[in-house]
Amino acid sequence: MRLDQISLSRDDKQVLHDINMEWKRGETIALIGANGAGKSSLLKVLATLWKPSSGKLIYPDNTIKQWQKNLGVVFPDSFLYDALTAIENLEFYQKLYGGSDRKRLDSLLQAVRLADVATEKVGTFSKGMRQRLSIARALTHYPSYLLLDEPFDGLDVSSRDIVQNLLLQLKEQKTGYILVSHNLDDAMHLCERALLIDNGEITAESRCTQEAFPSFVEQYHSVLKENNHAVY
Ligand SMILES: Nc1ncnc2c1ncn2[C@@H]1O[C@H](COP(=O)(O)OP(=O)(O)OP(=O)(O)O)[C@@H](O)[C@H]1O
Repeated sequence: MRLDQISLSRDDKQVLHDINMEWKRGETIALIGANGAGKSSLLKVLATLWKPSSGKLIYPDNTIKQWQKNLGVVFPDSFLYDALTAIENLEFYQKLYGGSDRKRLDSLLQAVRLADVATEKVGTFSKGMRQRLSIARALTHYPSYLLLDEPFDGLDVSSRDIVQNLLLQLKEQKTGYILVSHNLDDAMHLCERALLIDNGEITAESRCTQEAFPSFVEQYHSVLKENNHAVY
């Protein structure tokens, strides 16, 4: 997937400015930036939920339909149905993509450690359980690309561990993802490359290696200082 000079305005405000980026199949990218920098907006453009005001999206197979089929999304509003059970939620989404592979759903529930509560209604689930189910939901159709908007937000240690391990497995299996996170350790350990977004522009990028990453972290900290955010 390639973005060529993408800009986006919402309510007369320019939210993204001339974004150029490439997301290779199987590549794992951390998207880092202060609050309001434009991370979620960029994910929404990639998810084809928001249409850019200018610029071009160049899809891997040249078709938007194929791109949408190949994409899984995990956004903070979890798109789960409280009145349905965990397995029913997954079945519902799998059907939307034309699939009916119960084995896949069972193995996803195992992977996110929800197999024991497969037949319980999602309305009774904790935030961590919902988040884990959202990730399973996003994977029902074997996407090659995954968008993850702060998937660790509000998770306790055990849910964090489960999600981290799942992402490491996906990375190994060459399922690419873009991970929005405020946690630089997550970026470093879970991603190959990091992009810094500031005021809607990509202002730095780095490999997530011990050698390269510290200078990226410094750049991020100076952005936070300029924006009067706490450095953490
Ligand atoms: N629907 C909208 N209408 C108008 N402005 C919006 C809309 N959504 C986002 N914005 C503005 O776009 C800018 C970028 O927001 P965005 O949510 O993409 O940032 P973010 O980096 O994901 O922030 P956070 O870390 O707080 O989630 C912000 O200034 C925000 O106020």
